Amino acid sequence: MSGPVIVVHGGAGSIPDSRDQQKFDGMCAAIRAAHYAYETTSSITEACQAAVECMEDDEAFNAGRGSVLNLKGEIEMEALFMEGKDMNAGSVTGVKNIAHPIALARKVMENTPHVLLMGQSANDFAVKSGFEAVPDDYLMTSHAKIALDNFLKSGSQPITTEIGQGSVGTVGAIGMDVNGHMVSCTSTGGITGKMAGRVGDTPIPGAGGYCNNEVGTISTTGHGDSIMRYCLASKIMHHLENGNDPNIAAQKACESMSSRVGGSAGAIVISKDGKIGIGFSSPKMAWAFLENRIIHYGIKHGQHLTTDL
Ligand SMILES: NC(=O)C[C@H](N)C(=O)O
Repeated sequence: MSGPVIVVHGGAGSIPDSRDQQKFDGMCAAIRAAHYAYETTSSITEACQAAVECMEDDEAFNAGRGSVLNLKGEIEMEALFMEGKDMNAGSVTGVKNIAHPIALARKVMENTPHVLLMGQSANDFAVKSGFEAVPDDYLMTSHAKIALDNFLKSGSQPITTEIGQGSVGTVGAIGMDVNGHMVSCTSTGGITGKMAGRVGDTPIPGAGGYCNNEVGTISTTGHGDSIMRYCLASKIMHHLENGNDPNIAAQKACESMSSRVGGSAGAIVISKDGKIGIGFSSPKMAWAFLENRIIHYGIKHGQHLTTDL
């Protein structure tokens, strides 16, 4: 392999066509950030973190700034960082007032004996780790407020549909370096109208993501309560272990999840031989990857666009 493999997603669900271009722009920026980080550090860990941080800063996505609101009108964010050489993992849930939950998940992975820290304790750990607090005003966008208002008026259950604007858009980045070392990163605000304290799939290894150099790396998105019940990332790993092509592994697992437990989902995958897989049972999933200095991207089933790095 001549270079690293880097794939990102910007969320699965029902996304109005008017939002497509923002997602494309944000994902292409994330791929460029990852490429720059890799060129300057030769680290796939830095590259994937840079991609996710770029999307956490972009209010077109439901992660970091732009995160959706729970029933109390608050932001509670979640993230998972995982490395494939020893399946080390770090994650956070229910964190508030930080710009980059993915960076905090990495600190949990590298600097604690644990996998998952929650709520105020995760925020206390952020302070100890030198993270600056950011105000609610920075994280909370008008899109997220409109989405909660529309959700409350509709009286429906929290799902991954853009009710109004801003509900979909969990972000993920997966990568493999030239030595076959793999990383998986996922970050989200969850789903609009979730109960306060609800934990979704994103921070759970085997659901929101997984990474094992001997098999592959995965980041998922979609209806988290369904993804957890189905252990979506773990199912995709099984399909890879059974020799399935990563595209088939991702598509098959998302469709089986939808027919078995309901909800819809999407996943990005890299297998240990560097092949990329993209699959979703939702109407749309924003995805992008880099190959030979060309960015490939799309959001609808069957769509495949390209642009220069
Ligand atoms: N859009 C998403 O991917 C939402 C996320 N999986 C959750 O349910 O928390």
